[in-house]
Amino acid sequence: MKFAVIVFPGSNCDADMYHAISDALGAEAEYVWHHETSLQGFDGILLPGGFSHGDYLRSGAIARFAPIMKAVIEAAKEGKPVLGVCNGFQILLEAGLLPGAMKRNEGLKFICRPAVLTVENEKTMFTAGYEKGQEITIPVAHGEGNYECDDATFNELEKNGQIIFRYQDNINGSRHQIAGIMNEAGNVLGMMPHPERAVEALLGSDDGLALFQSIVRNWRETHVATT
Ligand SMILES: NC(=O)CC[C@H](N)C(=O)O
Repeated sequence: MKFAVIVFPGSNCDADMYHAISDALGAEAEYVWHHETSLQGFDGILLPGGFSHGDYLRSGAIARFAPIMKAVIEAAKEGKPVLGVCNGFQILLEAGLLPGAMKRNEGLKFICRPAVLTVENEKTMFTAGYEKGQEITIPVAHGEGNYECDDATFNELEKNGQIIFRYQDNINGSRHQIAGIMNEAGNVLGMMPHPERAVEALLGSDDGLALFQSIVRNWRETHVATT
């Protein structure tokens, strides 16, 4: 399985994502610059964290117009796994691949620390390696992670099992402590915490590794014929 790590001007977690995929997970990864227009040959798409275009206007608001985003939307429509972490999540929201929006953190401070998350839905291609209700420790690092959506959207997310991760403590003011959501089709996940920074014990936690392993396992089950 081959992953694309999309790089925007201002991305700063692209190398962490690349390391998580190629060294911790042992899969193939390649950087793809935002000016590219094709994602042919890639099986999974990763939008890493950072400050694309300096977070000007709103985080992700400029990046979503990057030439590569047409290909990201196309890949999402084709059912390929698309994971947006932190700024990647913000870009997915701005691109309309996920519902809702991000506000500045309650308290208006940048938060950078490990956070305990609860796995709300383990029946997805991203979370099959976890158990329902499992508590995992994944670092957060954001200033604009206060997830907001209207009542109708929230009810839909809840009803369809699209809320994937919740913060144990409401660290940033997010509606119902939402830390990560998925699209209805189940192949696009956005999350503010950084699983790529929690893939080996040396980093303080390896709780993020199962997320990447789940994606690969699902891909193998659906794409690799067994005899
Ligand atoms: N680590 C990141 O991706 C930072 C996300 C974003 N630019 C924010 O501060 O909200």
